[in-house]
Amino acid sequence: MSDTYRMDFPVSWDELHRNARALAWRLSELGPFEGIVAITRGGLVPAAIVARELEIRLIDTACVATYDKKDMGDPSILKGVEGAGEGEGWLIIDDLVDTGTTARVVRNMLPKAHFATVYAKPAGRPLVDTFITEVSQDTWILFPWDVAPVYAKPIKEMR
Ligand SMILES: O=P(O)(O)OC[C@H]1O[C@H](OP(=O)(O)OP(=O)(O)O)[C@H](O)[C@@H]1O
Ligand SMILES: Nc1nc2[nH]cnc2c(=O)[nH]1
Ligand SMILES: [Mg+2]
Repeated sequence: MSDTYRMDFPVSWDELHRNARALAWRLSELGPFEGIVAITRGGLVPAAIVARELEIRLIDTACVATYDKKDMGDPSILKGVEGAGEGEGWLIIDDLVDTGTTARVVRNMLPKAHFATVYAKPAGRPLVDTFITEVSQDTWILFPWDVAPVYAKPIKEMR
């Protein structure tokens, strides 16, 4: 298991919705955009929220897998994008940039697109055109789709 991450940063659905909306506000000043390329799977939910706010209905996916849980591997491109040329006028959306590896791969596919994420860590920041919240490099962002409510033992029982 990776020892890169020292703490978790849990994000609720409400918080994610609020941050994705804030991202849409920023992007609304920069558009209009012809369409969105969502980087699966993490970019799907933020892309849906931004698409709703910016009234964009043309949505494609770039399917890239770089991590197995918290372990980073080589990025695997499962599907690229056709029909967006070099990406001029297109918006690429992902949930976050960490090392920037995934962003670099998709930027190579669509070098003229605008790259936006909800969260950014310092190493990935230079790869992103617009983001909302910065999180430290040693933090693992825990998304609501990766967690389930479980019983928490009373503190007294844990001492
Ligand atoms: O900047 P990087 O170091 O490349 O990390 C960021 C990428 O890692 C996660 O995807 P992951 O590969 O876990 O796939 P998933 O979106 O399907 O969960 C996340 O959704 C980003 O796409
Ligand atoms: N969920 C999640 N996926 C990641 N992939 C790379 N970094 C992260 C992170 O902090 N959280
Ligand atoms: Mg991803």
